[in-house]
Amino acid sequence: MTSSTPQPNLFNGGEEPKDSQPVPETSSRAEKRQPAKPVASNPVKTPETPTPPPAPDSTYGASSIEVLEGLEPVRMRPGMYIGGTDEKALHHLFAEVLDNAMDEAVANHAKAIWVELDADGYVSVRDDGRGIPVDPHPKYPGKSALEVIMTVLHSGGKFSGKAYATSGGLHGVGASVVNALSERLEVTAWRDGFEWQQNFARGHSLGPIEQIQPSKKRGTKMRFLPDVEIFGSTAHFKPARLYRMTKAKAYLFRGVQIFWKCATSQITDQTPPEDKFYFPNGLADYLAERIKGTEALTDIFSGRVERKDDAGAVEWAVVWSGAGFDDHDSFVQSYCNTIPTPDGGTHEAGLRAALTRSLKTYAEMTGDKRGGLITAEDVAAYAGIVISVFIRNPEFQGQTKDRLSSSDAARLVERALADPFDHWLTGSPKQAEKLLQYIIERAEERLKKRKDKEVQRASATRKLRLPGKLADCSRQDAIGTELFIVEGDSAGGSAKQGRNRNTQAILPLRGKILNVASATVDKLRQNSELSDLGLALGVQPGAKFKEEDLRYERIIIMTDADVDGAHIASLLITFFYRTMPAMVRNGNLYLALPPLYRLSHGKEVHYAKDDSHRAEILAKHFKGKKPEIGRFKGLGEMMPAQLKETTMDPKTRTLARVTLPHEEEDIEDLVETLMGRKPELRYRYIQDHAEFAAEDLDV
Ligand SMILES: Nc1ncnc2c1ncn2[C@@H]1O[C@H](COP(=O)(O)OP(=O)(O)OP(=O)(O)O)[C@@H](O)[C@H]1O
Repeated sequence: MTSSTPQPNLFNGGEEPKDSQPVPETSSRAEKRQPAKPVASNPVKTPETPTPPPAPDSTYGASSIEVLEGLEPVRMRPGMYIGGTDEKALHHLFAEVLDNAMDEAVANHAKAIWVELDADGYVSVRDDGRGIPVDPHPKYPGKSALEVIMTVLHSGGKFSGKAYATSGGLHGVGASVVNALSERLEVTAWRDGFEWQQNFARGHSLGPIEQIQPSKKRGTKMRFLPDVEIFGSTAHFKPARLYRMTKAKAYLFRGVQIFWKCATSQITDQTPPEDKFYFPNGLADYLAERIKGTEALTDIFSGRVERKDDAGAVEWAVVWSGAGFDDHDSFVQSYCNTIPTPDGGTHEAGLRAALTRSLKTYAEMTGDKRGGLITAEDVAAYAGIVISVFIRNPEFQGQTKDRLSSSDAARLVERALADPFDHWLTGSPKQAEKLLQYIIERAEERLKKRKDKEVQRASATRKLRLPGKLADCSRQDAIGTELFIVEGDSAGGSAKQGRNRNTQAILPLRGKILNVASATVDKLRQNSELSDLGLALGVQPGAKFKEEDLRYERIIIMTDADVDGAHIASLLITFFYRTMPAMVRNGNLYLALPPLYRLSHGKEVHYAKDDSHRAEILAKHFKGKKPEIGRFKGLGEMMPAQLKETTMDPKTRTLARVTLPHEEEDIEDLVETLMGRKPELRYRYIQDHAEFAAEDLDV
């Protein structure tokens, strides 16, 4: 599960606070409530006495309010900082350290980086940049700047843009988070004519910074071993994964050479023990290697534009293939300040817009009227795209920076690509013509499919018996339509009012559905909630699911952002996985991501999806202010307009797509373990994976 999927609120163990219990009356209170006068034989009804206020809870006072000091919060809640404690999170530690070295390179202070995985499991990253400052920090007497960087959250040189222009680092927490989550971490800095060293364990320094020896070298080295207490005793760095991450970085900045070394005892696969990465043609080199062996329809269109006004830089490489790449029809890889953004964002949108506009203009120029049919979807359908932007003050979603949200990135990319792509098209008319015809064919194919579906859905709708609870959408064609499966009737009511009637249908579910993984076939057949669900999706009772029957393009599970909601969502995912796996495999199933908090101050309102997002918003939008913070108890509590804005409207919401890992046997085992009938399997799994059990579902 991605870090953005609905998760229990970790701060209170996922539990809503219990309502206070009525307090038993004490005798003295009971006495006071006696009527003052003797009761008359025909008593007049006196107004009801209000329930006494709950007695003060003497155990809940100032002493119950804990303040986590230093790096303690990171060790208590690692998920907030690195998205979990699984293998991905473990390797994220390495990414944080490598990103710091890359930032030195991108700022033109370092030319080389050395990455080493040692025999004892430590990984080290060294650069020949300026070296972390070691002089005493003015705000923390007795501590070097290096120690402050390593032990104080939100300390760093990347806030003002003076020491770094376009950096991947933003929040000033990466190095201290790695330190907090490492059993041991050693920092060496070479600067001011000396070699300096300071060592740490689990976020604490093991002694003051030491001047080791005079040295003419420059740079920084961080060597660390992730903490078994956090990641478990079997967790360790995977050479192939580190190698891939390291190599990918080198493509992103042509001004850097990266040297790779790995102790042979660590190598369990094809990873080479030594390598050097240097790619003078940057992303074009990467794309050429990535598509080696596939039949390309066009040459690679690549380039780099640096804005003179210091507003940033863009580098890209795009190629179209007639037959798709490996097992994918298309792919997009995007980066901002060398940080991968797997969930895309504004830079990707800007690129698609630029390519589409130029192709349409080219079609117009050559008199091809069908150019009007082309959409960004057709342009990207059989393309391999790599895009990297360098901008000041980028805005991401979350500390793991998976999606770029800066709107200036879209403008920057769109402007940067417009002229070069126009020139590329007019520069080789034969190739441009081939590409244009190919993309127009894709557009026509898309429209034909849409028509076919329109007919199918119209006739299917006429024949189908639909469940009474379903508020269907009015569009006949399945393309562009969505079914929201909503927890509870009251949330269903808000959703009905907040939806777009044309494209969004609502099906409210009452409570938890039957657990498909442990129910008998007979029980399944008799279950009306499940057969309603099947009917709404287009599956006739007793019939097997066929992909073309699907009545909506997206099926969106919308449950409360709490433990119960997560449970209902997992039951539904299991149901879909078991009864219509093709639908899940095709990527039609999504999770809505309702916010957990509303933060407001005057007219400024922001919504946060979880605690880390809340902390981010507080730091970014409400510095020095005291906003009102409300926690939504459930979807039903939201006003229809709020639900629309935060969770349903495609322009403003975020959805998480449910995906399946490649090895189907793994997921079959996992479903059986988590949802099946044997509690002992589940118990063992939970013991092994603690609170992040759901992550392996790769949702
Ligand atoms: N290899 C390095 N060379 C020079 N300075 C460094 C290096 N690594 C870290 N620093 C300094 O330490 C500061 C803190 O680093 P840290 O990784 O904690 O945060 P960040 O990179 O500023 O932001 P983020 O938390 O988003 O990664 C950096 O801003 C930089 O000033």
